[in-house]
Amino acid sequence: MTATATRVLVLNSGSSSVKYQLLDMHDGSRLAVGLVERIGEETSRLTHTALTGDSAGKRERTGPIADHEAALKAVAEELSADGLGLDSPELAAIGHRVVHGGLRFTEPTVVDDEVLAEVERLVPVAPLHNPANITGIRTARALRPDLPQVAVFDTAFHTTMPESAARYAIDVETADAHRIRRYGFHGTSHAYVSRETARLLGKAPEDVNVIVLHLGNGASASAVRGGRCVDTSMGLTPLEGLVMGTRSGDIDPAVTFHLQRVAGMSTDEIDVLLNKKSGLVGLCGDNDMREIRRRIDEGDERAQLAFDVYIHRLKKYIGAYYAVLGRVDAIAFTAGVGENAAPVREAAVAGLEELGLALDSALNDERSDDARLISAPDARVAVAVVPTDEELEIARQAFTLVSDNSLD
Ligand SMILES: Nc1ncnc2c1ncn2[C@@H]1O[C@H](COP(=O)(O)OP(=O)(O)O)[C@@H](O)[C@H]1O
Ligand SMILES: CC(=O)OP(=O)(O)O
Ligand SMILES: [Mg+2]
Repeated sequence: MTATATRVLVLNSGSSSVKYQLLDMHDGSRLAVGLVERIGEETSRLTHTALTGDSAGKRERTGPIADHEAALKAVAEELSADGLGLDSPELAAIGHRVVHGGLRFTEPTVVDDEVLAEVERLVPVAPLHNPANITGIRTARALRPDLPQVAVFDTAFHTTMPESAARYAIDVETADAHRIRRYGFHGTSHAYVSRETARLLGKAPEDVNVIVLHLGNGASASAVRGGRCVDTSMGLTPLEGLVMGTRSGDIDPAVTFHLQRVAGMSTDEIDVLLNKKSGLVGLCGDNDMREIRRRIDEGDERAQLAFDVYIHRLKKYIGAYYAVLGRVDAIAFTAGVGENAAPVREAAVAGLEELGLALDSALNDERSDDARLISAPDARVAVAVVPTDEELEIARQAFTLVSDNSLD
């Protein structure tokens, strides 16, 4: 790495989307951001925003983008058009969000063939995510074989969980033979948001206990004691826990035997049912909280039911993690729903005054992109909205790793 190489391109490849940011770690500024949506459909869309130079501004491309490889090539073209192409000598690394790192990857890791093989081995436990992450890494490596590709794992932050939280109460030999345990996901977000929450309170992360509610399309809760994760709602895979856009979250595992024995469904059919046809979409046909709120305002009962089930589960996790932590300093809402849906935040903490939780409804309704407190001034527990920034966190970790390596 040359001394002038201070830029990091971050790729967050999801099952049907790629979010990306080009950052300059010299000052943490963003040079370009974008999103490729609906990959594999006829109506794919690439939204690219250059934040610097003559071509600064937003551009959009629509039309079919067949797969993640095509998506990344389109992203590379957009960056080149701004003079920010992948051939730039200023690029120090490409950082990749990798969802499942198993127990092995507890730190950001420079990807080589052996690392890639291990990420591939974990595909069965992150079938919606790891394949896209792998394609992202392979495509980026083909475009810039000389650059370090750094994987930052969703599971890493959760590796501090005590055995009592990570272990499922099933036969120990079977669990160990198949590495079945709670891994947890969205860790980069939980780490970033819990730290930012401490900062908002004017305290050191070591002195603060936080419940983080990451409510995006995928959703998870975590209990963070003094900066370390002690429990989280996702498990072996990102299916467990909260009600999500298309995933069921917690169910009685016997539902799966029942569907096999009584409804004659195959394992793959049940997998699709629970991962893609459940959650909000299964309950009411929509997975977007904006649409659900709109339907509720029109008196739609299915949308109301979906909302109520979503909130009930969320409340249960707030209560559970309150008990796990014993003392809670703050609850932080983050990601698409957590940052934007005031009615979700209001309903999730309603009736929890005895736990020291109360919102200031004017603050809760205010729109802002900044981290902020929304609790009533006399409430014992702070309630915060903290925009997550997985890309910045991935860039920081990737840059730190390659900078340290270059000093060796
Ligand atoms: N203004 C808004 N009001 C309510 N919900 C919103 C709003 N904007 C986004 N969302 C919700 O956020 C979700 C996407 O969250 P995001 O964190 O971007 O998810 P992911 O990273 O999993 O794709 C959408 O599906 C939608 O439900
Ligand atoms: C792990 C996970 O659920 O990620 P996402 O929310 O991006 O789907
Ligand atoms: Mg997300």
